[in-house]
Amino acid sequence: MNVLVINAGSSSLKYQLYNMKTEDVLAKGRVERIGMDSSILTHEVEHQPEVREVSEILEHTTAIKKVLDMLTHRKFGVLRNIQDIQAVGHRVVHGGESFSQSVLVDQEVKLEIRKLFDLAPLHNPAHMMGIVAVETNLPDVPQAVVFDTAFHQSMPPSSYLYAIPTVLYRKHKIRRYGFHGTSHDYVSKRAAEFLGRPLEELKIVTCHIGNGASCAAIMHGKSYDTSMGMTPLEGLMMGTRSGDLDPAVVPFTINKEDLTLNEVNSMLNKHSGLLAISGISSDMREVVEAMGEGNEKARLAFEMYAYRIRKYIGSYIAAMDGVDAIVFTAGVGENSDALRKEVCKGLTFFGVYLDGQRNAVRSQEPRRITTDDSRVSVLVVPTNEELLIARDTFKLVQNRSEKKSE
Ligand SMILES: Nc1ncnc2c1ncn2[C@@H]1O[C@H](COP(=O)(O)OP(=O)(O)O)[C@@H](O)[C@H]1O
Ligand SMILES: CC(=O)OP(=O)(O)O
Ligand SMILES: [Mg+2]
Repeated sequence: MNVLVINAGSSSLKYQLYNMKTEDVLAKGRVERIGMDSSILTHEVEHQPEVREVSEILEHTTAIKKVLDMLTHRKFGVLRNIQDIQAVGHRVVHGGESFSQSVLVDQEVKLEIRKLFDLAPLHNPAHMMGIVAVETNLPDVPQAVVFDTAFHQSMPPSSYLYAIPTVLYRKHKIRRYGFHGTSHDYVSKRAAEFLGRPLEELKIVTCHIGNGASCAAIMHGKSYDTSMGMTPLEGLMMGTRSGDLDPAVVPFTINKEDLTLNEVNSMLNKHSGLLAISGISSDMREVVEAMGEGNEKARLAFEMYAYRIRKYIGSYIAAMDGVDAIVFTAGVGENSDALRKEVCKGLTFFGVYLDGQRNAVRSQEPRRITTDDSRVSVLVVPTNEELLIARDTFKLVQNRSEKKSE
């Protein structure tokens, strides 16, 4: 079975086509600048040069059509025709309390995702456009949705409630949900495999440090707490997001700077974090480079970013009354040995000792970066959210076919 995985954003759409027999990626790519002039489709097939096509793509239905044309293209394609796609899996950021696992798309599921637009205005409407675009282009193909929040539905109320009047939770579902669940789930399982121990016995802190960043306390295979909250703004300092701050900053800033609520929201989501403190970039590579050239603001941004991660790791060790492994993943977590070193240098009290040489190794495989006598193992485990989405989609579609034939 071939499964197409889609991660639709408001102006972009990423895709990967999997052959589920081998779990090989047959092709992958992205459409950027949807709805703007000169949209770009970038398409990659292993061992072949990347293809870039510039055209006008005004909405997601056209974007999907272009992707399908590319996948079946005489020269650049990997499929004879679009009937060779047997299922489509979507990343959906917010599943609220309605979804604790992946599901096949039907009218009811679409309605639930629409109800959650309020809670994830940047993400869920875009995902819905992706789902509808696939329906239009591939009307008979089953679709599944895999939620960032689902894995964290196991959190206890003491982790997910805010200490505000509970009527707000009852009326509006204001609570902490957590995100990047697909990644935290995937890397914690890979970590247990790597350690050769049952996941059910382990206490793990996973650190997904990419553009968006979050830590999770994974106790015996289940999410016990995580740093993102009702939206992906809470918790760690990120590329452009502030992470935790005193909520009183919001009304205070509105008054002092004569800003609107929307402007403050945009400031906290798009103009804060690494970008604001370094004054250089939201990209950790550029911040590290500037720091190497002696830029003090870049150093402060880097230190603050690492300090937050260290504080969350420490608090999750306390929350779980111990830890067996700490896992780094995603763009920064997998690639920046400087960041991992900065985070771990304050964890020696817990028995965490990094090995400089191991930390510097670059690889696509899970690896240990602590010394042999370090009490806690620190691992780098490359994440693969798309593979998990493809697997869930495959399983759901297979189960449905089995039920039908019974
Ligand atoms: N070699 C590297 N050193 C430091 N940071 C890196 C490196 N490679 C990638 N990154 C960081 O990874 C981030 C992207 O992470 P990623 O997980 O791909 O994010 P997303 O999926 O949210 O777009 C970039 O913003 C960049 O800062
Ligand atoms: C939920 C979230 O923050 O996603 P991303 O890391 O893709 O921005
Ligand atoms: Mg990501």
